[in-house]
Amino acid sequence: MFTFREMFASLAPFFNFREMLASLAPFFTAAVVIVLSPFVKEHIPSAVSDYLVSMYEKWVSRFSTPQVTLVIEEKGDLKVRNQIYDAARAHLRTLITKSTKPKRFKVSKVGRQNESAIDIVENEDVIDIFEGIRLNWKLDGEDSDNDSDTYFELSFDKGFENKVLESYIPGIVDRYESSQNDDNVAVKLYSRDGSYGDWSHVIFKHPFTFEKLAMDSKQKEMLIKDLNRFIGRKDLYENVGKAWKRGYLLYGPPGTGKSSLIAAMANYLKFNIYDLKLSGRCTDEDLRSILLSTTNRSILVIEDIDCGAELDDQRTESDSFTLSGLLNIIDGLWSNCGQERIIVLTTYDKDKLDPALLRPGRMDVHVHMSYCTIDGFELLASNYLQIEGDHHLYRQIKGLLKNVEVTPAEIAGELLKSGGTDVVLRGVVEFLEQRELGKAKAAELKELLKRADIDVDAEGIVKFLKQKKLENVKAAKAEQLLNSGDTDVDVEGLCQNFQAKKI
Ligand SMILES: Nc1ncnc2c1ncn2[C@@H]1O[C@H](COP(=O)(O)OP(=O)(O)OP(=O)(O)O)[C@@H](O)[C@H]1O
Repeated sequence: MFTFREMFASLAPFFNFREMLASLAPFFTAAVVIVLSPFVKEHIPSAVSDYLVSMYEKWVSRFSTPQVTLVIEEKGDLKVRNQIYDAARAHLRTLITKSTKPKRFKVSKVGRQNESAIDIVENEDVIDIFEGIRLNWKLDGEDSDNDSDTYFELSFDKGFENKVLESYIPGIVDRYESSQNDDNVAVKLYSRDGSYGDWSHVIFKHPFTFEKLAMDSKQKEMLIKDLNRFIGRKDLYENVGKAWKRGYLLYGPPGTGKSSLIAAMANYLKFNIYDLKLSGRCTDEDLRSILLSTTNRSILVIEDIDCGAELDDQRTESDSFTLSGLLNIIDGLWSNCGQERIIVLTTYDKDKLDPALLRPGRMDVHVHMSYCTIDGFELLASNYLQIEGDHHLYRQIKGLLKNVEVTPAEIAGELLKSGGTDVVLRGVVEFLEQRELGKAKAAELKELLKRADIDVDAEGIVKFLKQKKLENVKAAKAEQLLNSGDTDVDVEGLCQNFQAKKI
């Protein structure tokens, strides 16, 4: 014969007692509502109804364990992204994709993505079970105008705080971090809207690799070795107490492949790119939070560093960022947050930069991106036209390349034109010949200006354009235009103009 207790114990695995009680709760609630309804209240003494209510509350509290709720904000007090929030979001996406779906969830598919993506929605409970602990996640504040109001609430039974804080959450964060470092994970390109905007990202699909990059082969080899040494030196950086970061300065005219080199570095290392456009509205404070909101294993890129804003320390910190603010980002205290960080600055003319910025420890490696060399041309021709070995037009092209300055971007533009290999290469010859002609014309212009006793040369013209507050890059393009054979320069008119300006 079974006792009642034994019978109950044998049935226990099949019933969740608390759930059973939870399902009975509506009946008890109904009982209390009846007791408290005005009609019943009129007919039973208040002492009796109070007693029934307190009994009900006691009964309910016997079976319900107090809950603890953790709040995980998207952005903390420093207004920078909270990694636990990002990790939690990724965990919940995987959870609802792989296991039971909540009652409401989002589904979307963008562009050429192979599969549709599932995501959680606001105010919807998502249940996770970890080592028998029931964890209730809820997203809130996503519809708010202020994105620092978005947060997760994670509720669970009191008493499991340590387990959740010491095992569950760290596990989620670890999985998130290693998924970000996974070789198969696509590289992301982050950019920001305005100085206060948040980083938003797209999948970086730039197929550039070092093999495709036309640059001095020794320099390329040195760079790859340097990157390998950098990522393999975690212990060394730790032992000597240095931040695990490295700065690269890429300098050279527009179109010589600075952006392409950054793409090759990111694809090689599988590091995300943070593309920072510095504007005068960005303050030192902004720079600090920008740095804090980037993740490990990333490349922070500041292109055309000489054009973003006049860098000097005369400006006050509240106006816009200062040189010392930037130096702080690069090697000051703030740069010690995080690991495996690369900073890349690009410029047209490195002589324009403050020497303080170029010091080793700040910009550790300086890479000169030059005009197209003969080797560079051969590599581009092999990339674009799949020419292996020699071609009968190469001799002529190589001869012309020795005399003129053309960027790899210009050669790439020619090689992309339609037609068979011979037609395209003949196009390259014509292009280079025109450039050679342009060079002669520019020399002639210089000579005429000199003869007209105008103390200005080609560089002087560029200087004039700069005085007119044209940006450096634009001025470089103007210089290129003046040098190009396509420019039909009215030399006399130009002379008169300069005389009038008394340059
Ligand atoms: N060194 C190079 N090797 C191979 N392709 C190159 C190289 N330089 C330029 N290109 C080609 O020209 C295009 C433009 O070059 P890229 O934007 O990398 O130059 P850049 O120096 O960064 O120019 P800018 O300073 O104007 O941004 C590239 O997409 C690539 O196709």
